Amino acid sequence: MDFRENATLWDNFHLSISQDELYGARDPTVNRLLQYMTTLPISHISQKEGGTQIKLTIEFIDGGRALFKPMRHPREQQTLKNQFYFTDFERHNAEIAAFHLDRLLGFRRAVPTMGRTVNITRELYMLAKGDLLKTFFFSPEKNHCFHGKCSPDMLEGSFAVFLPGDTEVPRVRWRHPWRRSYSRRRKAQWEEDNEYCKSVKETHPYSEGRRLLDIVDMSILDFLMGNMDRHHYETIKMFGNNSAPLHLDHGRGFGKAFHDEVSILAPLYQCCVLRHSTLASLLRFHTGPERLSSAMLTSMASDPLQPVLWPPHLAALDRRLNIVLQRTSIEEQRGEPSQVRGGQAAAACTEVAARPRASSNAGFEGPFPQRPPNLHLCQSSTRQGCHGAALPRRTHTRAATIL
Ligand SMILES: Nc1ncnc2c1ncn2[C@@H]1O[C@H](COP(=O)(O)OP(=O)(O)OP(=O)(O)O)[C@@H](O)[C@H]1O
Ligand SMILES: [Mn+2]
Repeated sequence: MDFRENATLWDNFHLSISQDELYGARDPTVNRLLQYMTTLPISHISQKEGGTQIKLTIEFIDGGRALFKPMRHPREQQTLKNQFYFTDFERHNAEIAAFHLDRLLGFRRAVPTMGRTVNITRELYMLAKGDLLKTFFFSPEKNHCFHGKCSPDMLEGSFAVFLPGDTEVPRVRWRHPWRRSYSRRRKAQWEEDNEYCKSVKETHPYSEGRRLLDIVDMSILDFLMGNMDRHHYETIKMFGNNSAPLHLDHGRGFGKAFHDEVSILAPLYQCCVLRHSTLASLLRFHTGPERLSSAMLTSMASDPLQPVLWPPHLAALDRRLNIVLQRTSIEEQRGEPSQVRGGQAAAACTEVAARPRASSNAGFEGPFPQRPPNLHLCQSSTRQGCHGAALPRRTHTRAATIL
């Protein structure tokens, strides 16, 4: 393989990053880069500071870089019942699956990520220096160990293509408005206040432009994979406030395959807004012919660590997609809103024709295969927004908007 020829793939990826997305829908660079990374020799490794779990910055022989998160647990290991979302272990396969899910939903805001097996001795230990070197030890069998995993076993990990350096292309870090409390006792305001979105909508940068719709998109992505760990998000500074947030850090997704954490959808059911192109993607997987689970399987089939997901997580995707549509009530008019688990009432909806608005949709206009004759949009018979009340059929107080 000629590394000089391929070296431009890294540049191509960086050059493709725009205000609206990290890469284009039809850009072949991402797949090529992922394929290329599967065998590319590693030349340097160092520990990446920050965060709670071990991650390495990987440098390849052509100068390309990736963020490596090692496998900690087998795929089928579920989040423990008494584990809080913020103490849950991270999963390398969740990082890989999240990239594919984000891409299939048409967001293209997650960093291209693939899985690869590395040889602990040859590809990590031999390249480690300083403090990182001290984290290696020998097992009684005289095998090299790295964070609990010992060679000669190979170590699986996720490799996420590096974004441009933070000094050349600075990013802005934002506190997520629907951040959880990260306390074992306290609840966040949004969990108790049905009017919460009203104040968010009045606050910069959610009061104008695309950002609130992006937060709703992110909540749908997170709900589908069960990720409750969205405390902050980042944007690229030079693109300004009307740019797409990056979908980073999905290590805590795909933890519980048999529980659907509907509260992750709070931005959707409390604000009652949804981007038209997102709705189109969801409907496409809902009406078929291909379900989300099967599209995910196909997309992830080329990953060296396939099968990336434990099958119950695939089934969960289809089940949760229906739940998202029920929350938006796109599916069909139902008399009663279904109850959200945990006693919270769901968003209720009424019939409104969809009016796609190009302006707020710029750059994310997906194909809309078959516009449903009537979209049932989220609304409430109380004055509490879409959230919090059991509603009679066809009330018309406030219709949430598909933008
Ligand atoms: N592909 C990437 N390229 C460059 N920087 C990245 C990339 N992915 C993540 N980062 C940076 O590294 C930081 C840590 O990554 P990440 O959040 O995935 O790790 P973490 O251990 O889960 O952190 P935390 O415990 O803070 O949630 C991120 O805030 C981000 O700024
Ligand atoms: Mn994290």
